[in-house]
Order: sequence, then structure tokens, then C-alpha cells
Amino acid sequence: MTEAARFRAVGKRFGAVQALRGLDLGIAAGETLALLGRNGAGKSTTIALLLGLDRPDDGEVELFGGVPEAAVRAGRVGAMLQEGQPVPRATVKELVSFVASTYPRPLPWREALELAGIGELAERRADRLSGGQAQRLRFALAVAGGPELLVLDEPTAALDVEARRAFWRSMRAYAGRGNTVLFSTHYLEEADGNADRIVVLDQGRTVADGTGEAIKRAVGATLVAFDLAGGSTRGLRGLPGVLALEVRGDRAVLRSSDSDATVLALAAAGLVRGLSVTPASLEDAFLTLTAHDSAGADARTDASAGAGTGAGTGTGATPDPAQSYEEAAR
Ligand SMILES: Nc1ncnc2c1ncn2[C@@H]1O[C@H](COP(=O)(O)OP(=O)(O)OP(=O)(O)O)[C@@H](O)[C@H]1O
Repeated sequence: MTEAARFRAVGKRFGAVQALRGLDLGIAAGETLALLGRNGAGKSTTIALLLGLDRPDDGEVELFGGVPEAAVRAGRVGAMLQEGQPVPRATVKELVSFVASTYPRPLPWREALELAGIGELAERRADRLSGGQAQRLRFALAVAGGPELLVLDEPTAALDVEARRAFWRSMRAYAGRGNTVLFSTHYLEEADGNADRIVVLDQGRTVADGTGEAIKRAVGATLVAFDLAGGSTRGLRGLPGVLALEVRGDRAVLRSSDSDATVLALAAAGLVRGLSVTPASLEDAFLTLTAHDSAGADARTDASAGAGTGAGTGTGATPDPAQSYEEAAR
């Protein structure tokens, strides 16, 4: 497998803040990878190191087999970062043509605009676009050089639902040409819907790595809930299939890897009042993986406290999601 990028035991500190802790991460050529995490998880730091905008304190970052600066200088990387650069008073076409001309193997300007879905805005002044249009112009600028790796740091943060959908269509079209894409997001559905693989970061380390499906499986695919009606939760954790227990008001919510077995055991114990069985959402998986003591998350489970602090610690090696969960569920 050809690799576009590789992080080896990367650590990065900002004063007292340990932004990355032994991050090990490979990105395959042609892969679309989502970096998912809460505010401050380390996503932007990872991206800055990948682009050679900053250097790691520990470990190393490789891009196309060399130092990031070399790949960037060679025009192999395009990026759309969080800070919106001020847009000069040029037209959209002038701006995209200019940026494209600084790369060795650029796309024709019209193709970059079409990919970004702003073909009809070519003659418009770049400083007179709506927020969504300006974001798509920034996408056109990021792909104008025909980069093999496209890096997008929270690209849809300021967009409404419709603009987001259009944006992801553009991204997928670019990825569909065989390019590698790395994007960061807080939006789980976006990661699930647009990436081949999701890496969940929490406090500077990887807490899950896999497809959306694999991550959901790893944290327990099903939630089985029932009314406690004032009863005790004792023994519930030990029921078949149960990975974690959470009490929401007067309801017990069991995260289960085998909902049939869990439901049968509850029925045998007469605990079926208001029984419901629902698939765990990716949102749920994310909360489970990243909730920790200071987070005050609503959906905190027994598993979540462990997952946030236990899984992936020490070596910083990418944990197998299933293994992470097992650790968390202990
Ligand atoms: N230049 C800096 N100086 C000091 N601290 C920093 C700096 N850059 C990042 N940090 C800290 O490092 C940690 C990781 O930040 P980072 O921006 O990588 O997170 P993030 O996952 O991108 O968050 P967000 O979703 O809010 O953009 C945070 O605690 C942040 O405050």
C-alpha cells in the first residue's frame, strides 16, 4: 500500500498544553480520511504538522516519503485552513488562475471552478461573495494546483445544510479522481458519509480508527433501555451482551453487543417496562469515545469515562476500536 503521509509517535506541546501525544497515523494514497474530535482534540495541530507549518516536539511526520515542506514546495498539497484569508478585489477567475499558475501541474481554472460548483461566478468579484460562495472559492483555490493531497480543516463549519451537501459533493468528486483527502470535522454524519476511514482524536491521541460502522460496532451497536420504576441497577452490567450502563432519569440504558441476549435476560428478570431497543448512532459512539470527567457530557456512560482516559494511553499506538472498548468497559 502506498502511503501519502505518516505520523510516527508524534508529540506536540504548546506551553503546558500537550496538544498531541504519541500520534501514530498513516494515510494511504487515494484514501479519504476524516479526523474527528471535539474542540481542542488536536485536529488543527495534526494538520499544521502535516503541512509543515509547524514542527513536532517528538516523533516525525512524513509526507510523500519526505519532509512535509518538500511536498508542499513541489505543489503536491492543497489546503483549506480555518482562518479565512482576506480575499483581494480580483475576480474569481483571476484569483484562481493566479493561484493555479504558481503550481507545476495546475488544473485549468474553469475545471477548478466547476469542481467547486462555482462555474457561473467566474467574473464575479471575489470579495463580493456570500459566505457559502466564498467557502467554495477557497475550495477552488485549494484544488487549483491539482494537488495529490487535499487537506481541509473544518471546511463546512460556517455553511448551512444545503451548502454543506454541495461542498461534500465537490470534495468527493476530487477524491474520486484518485486523490488523497484529509479533512477535520466535528460533524459525525459528515465523517461517516464522506470518509473511507475515521480517526477519532481525543486529548491529542487516537481513541478510534476505522470505518463509521466499525467504530459503532466497537462501542456497542445497540441501546436497550427500560424504566427502572425506582428499582436498583445492581446486576445489570453483568447481563449477557451488556458493555455499559447509563442511567438517564428513571431509565436504565444498556449498551449491548447482543441485544437479543440482553432483552431475554431482562425479560427473565421482569425488567421490561417501557422497553426499547435502538441502534447506537455514530454520535453516541463519538460521545462514548471522547467523553471524560471534565466534559460533563449528557450521554456519559460507564464506558465513556474509561474510553476517554484509558484507551490508547501510554504508547499512543492506534488502538483497535474493539480493544479500546474492551478496555473502556472494564
Ligand atoms: N499556537 C498555540 N498556542 C497555544 N496552544 C495551542 C496552540 N495551538 C493549539 N493549542 C492548544 O492545543 C490543543 C489542540 O488544539 P487544536 O487546535 O489542534 O485542536 P482542534 O481539535 O483543532 O480544535 P478545534 O476543533 O477547536 O479547532 C488545544 O488545547 C489548543 O488550545
